[in-house]
Amino acid sequence: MATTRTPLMAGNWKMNLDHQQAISTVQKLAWSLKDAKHDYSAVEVAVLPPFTDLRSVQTLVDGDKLELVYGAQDLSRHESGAYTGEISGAMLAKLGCTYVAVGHSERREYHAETDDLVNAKVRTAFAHGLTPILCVGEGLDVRKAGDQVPYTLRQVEAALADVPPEQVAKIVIAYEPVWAIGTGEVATPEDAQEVCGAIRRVLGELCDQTVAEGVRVLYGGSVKSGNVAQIMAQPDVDGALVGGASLDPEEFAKIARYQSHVTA
Ligand SMILES: O=C(CO)COP(=O)(O)O
Repeated sequence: MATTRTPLMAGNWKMNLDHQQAISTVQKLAWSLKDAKHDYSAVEVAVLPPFTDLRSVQTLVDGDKLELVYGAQDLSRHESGAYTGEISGAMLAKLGCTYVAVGHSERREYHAETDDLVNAKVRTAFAHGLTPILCVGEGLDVRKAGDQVPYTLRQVEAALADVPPEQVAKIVIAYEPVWAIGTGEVATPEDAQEVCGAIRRVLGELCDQTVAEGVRVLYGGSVKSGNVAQIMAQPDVDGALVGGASLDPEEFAKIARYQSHVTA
């Protein structure tokens, strides 16, 4: 029986756009999608702005009854208290966040996030009703050694330790090979499929086939409107986590409407 997974296009703004720029970017994105009569139930569209933009985005989305959803780029593993500079899952839930990225390679690399911390953050996100977008993927050395599949699967297994199957069923996993992030060097559709397919297989082993078939696995790394359709044509790729190209609302709207490139 074929499982239908609603594709997700998520824009990770990283440390770009202040709250005023966030408002105009989300407005332009929503207008572009409205002009194109975008069906949000066919392709879900999300933005992950910096923390300081979230309240403005929430007000705009609520006020204009926009169908796009939003989330944060990180959260604290802690509930509350003396953790200067941290943002809790409860705070994000209160701001209406649907998603939170966890374990992005830039957090792993520049903020020394370990697999244990990523696992704790995944569990904290679920505890607050947020959907983690768990980011995994290998660096160039690992890719050159041909170890991308076992390396990435180890990250997935570590991040999902002690996460019950009913929560795993709701997670989104983004395969982002580090060598393809912000470099213009996009993985080939076959590269993306190899690892995304392996992630789905390991979900079947960790949980069961139904869970594995339902989880959305995204690809991320230099996705643009010109390459998204080929990547989305792969059977185990259910969307994209888009960095640079998501800062341009028209371009991101085109990415979300990748099917119109296929059928046009
Ligand atoms: O890191 C990414 C999304 O999380 C990918 O970034 P780019 O699309 O800029 O390569």
